[in-house]
Formats: sequence, structure tokens, C-alpha cells
Amino acid sequence: MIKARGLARRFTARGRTVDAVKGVDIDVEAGELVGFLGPNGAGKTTTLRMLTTLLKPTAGEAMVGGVDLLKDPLGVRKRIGYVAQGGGTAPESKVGEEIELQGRLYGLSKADARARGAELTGQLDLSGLDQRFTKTLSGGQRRRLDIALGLIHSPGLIFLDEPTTGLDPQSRANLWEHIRRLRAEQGVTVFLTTHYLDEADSLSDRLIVIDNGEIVAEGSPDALKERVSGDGVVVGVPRESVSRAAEIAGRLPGAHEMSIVDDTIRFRVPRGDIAMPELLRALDAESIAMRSMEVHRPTLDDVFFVLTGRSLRDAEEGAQAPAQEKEAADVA
Ligand SMILES: Nc1ncnc2c1ncn2[C@@H]1O[C@H](COP(=O)(O)OP(=O)(O)OP(=O)(O)O)[C@@H](O)[C@H]1O
Repeated sequence: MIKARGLARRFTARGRTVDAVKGVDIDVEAGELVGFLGPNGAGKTTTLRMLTTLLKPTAGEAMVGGVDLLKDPLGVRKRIGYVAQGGGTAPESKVGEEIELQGRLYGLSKADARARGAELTGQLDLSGLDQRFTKTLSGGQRRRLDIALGLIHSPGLIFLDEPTTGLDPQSRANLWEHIRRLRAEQGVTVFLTTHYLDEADSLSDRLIVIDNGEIVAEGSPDALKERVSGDGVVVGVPRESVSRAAEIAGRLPGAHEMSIVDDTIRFRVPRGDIAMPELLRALDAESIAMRSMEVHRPTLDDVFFVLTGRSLRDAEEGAQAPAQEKEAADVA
């Protein structure tokens, strides 16, 4: 469904050059649900906009939906759906009007647009809302409407850019359920960007992880987590005892990746459940009180840390706001 080779995009704004995407290879098979994970500013949206013909690559090539991206962008557009960050519905339009208009834009007859709209609104829990102004919809309903609009022309492949950003946890989980069902019922291939670890973990068959414009890993969430060896342990002790406690923890069999921040020690061990009582006893013997303790199975954040030396959360905080550039000339 997607086969991209060396896809790259450089922006030049106010004399500053940003290599937003540095020559990525992406392969997505028909029917897959692939998550494109990375911190803010990693290059997710730029990659997505290239794959959906909205931005010309500076280098590289791609086949999208079986069509050459550079030679036949219009052909690509016909075969894909794209739901941008924040969507694109007009607040003063009614739901039914938006669906019909979108269908007509893709060359469907009025009757076909309505029939397809009814099918999609049924599947996306939007039935009975035809006469509602889109501005009166809840955040979750609006995102589902955006997805319905993206699927109106029955594309084989849909791109979703940060589909659940801004939604509350319950609406996010609900939208995940809808995305899974759409894939099952419509057989559509889904490529979505996210910076939410839980979303990437629970929704994707396969993940492609991007950082600083480069792909740093790919695989199923479980396969990626297997790369992290052992359980993560976080222990809080009184600040004056932290160095001594870290020394003791460092003697636990297989302890590695030790770090100390303030009064907290972090490390990994092969089996957290075995190591913890041992550590507790050893600290007790030296009269060091353990203030808090947490053991966790490897998470995607641990994976990101192993790959990049940074936590995904820290990477988010350090991300810069995008410099703006006039892009009219870039649109394919
Ligand atoms: N139009 C532009 N002009 C200049 N730099 C840009 C432009 N668009 C993006 N960038 C830069 O390219 C890099 C990648 O941005 P991009 O929006 O693709 O990241 P992202 O992973 O989608 O982040 P987010 O999750 O915040 O959407 C960033 O450094 C950004 O500042």
C-alpha cells in the first residue's frame, strides 16, 4: 500500500535550514494498521503530507496505493483518504451537508453520497445527527465525522494525523474502537501518526518510530518492547542516602542502566519481582528507608529511551515550535 524510499524534506525559512525528514523508507502492507510514533517536531506530519501529495518531497520516491506519488499525485489522491490534525469541517455547516458535499467533490452522485454517508455514519455512531451544525458536535463526534469524510470515496488507505489529540480519555478509547472496527469492516489500511504511547501501543499492529527526521525502529509494539532487557525499577530514598542506595542497588544481579535524579534511583533488572525484596532487605540492613518503589514491565517509552537516550516525554518538552514558511509553491 505504501512503499517509500529515501523520502526527504528540507525547509528553508528565514535563512535557517531544517531537515524535517531525512530520507525515510516506509513499507505498509494492505490491511495493516500502522502507527507512526515520535515526539513533537520529529517529522511525522511532514512525512504524512508528502505521502498524501500535499507537500513535495525534496528527495526520494514513493508508491502510495499502487500509484507513483511524483508522477501521478492526482491518482494517489483518488485512492487515499486524509484526515488532517484538527480536521476540516466548516462550523456553520450541517453534518449531512458536509457529507454530501464531500461525496460530490469526489464525483459521487447525490444519491450515492447519501447512501455512503449513511453507511459510514452508522458505523461511526453518528446516525441521526444529519441536521446538526458541526460546531455543536462533541470533540469525539467531530473527529468521527472527519474520519467519515475521509472515507466517503471508499479509499483503500486512510491517513490519520494525530486522530485523538484534544480528546478526553474516554473519547480517545472510543475512537480507537471505531478505527479498529473500520479496518475490520471496510478492510481499509490505516496509517496514523501519534505521540501518545498508549495509543501507539494499543492500536497499532506495527509501529514505525521516528525521531529527528529519521526512522529509529519499527516492529510490533510487543517486539519493540522485547528489545528492552528486563523490568524498570524506580526507587525513592532520602536524598542523603541516594548514592549509597544506588551502590547497593547496583550490586543486584543483572542491574543495569542505573541513573540518579535527586532522590530517585532508576535501573533495570531481569526480574523486578525477585530483585525488590532483595533490595529492601539490603537497604534495611543499612537503615536506609525506602520511600517509594515502582516496578514496571518495559514500555514504549523505555524503548524510545534505549534507542535515543531520551525519554519520549522529555523529547516532547524539548521540541521547538515550527518555524513558518510560505508553502503555496510546495503544494503538488
Ligand atoms: N513549514 C515549515 N517551515 C519550516 N520548518 C518546518 C515547517 N514545517 C515543519 N517544520 C519543521 O520540521 C520539523 C518536523 O515537523 P513536523 O510538523 O513534521 O513534526 P511532527 O512530528 O509532525 O510534530 P507534531 O507532533 O508537533 O505535529 C520540525 O522541526 C518543524 O519545526
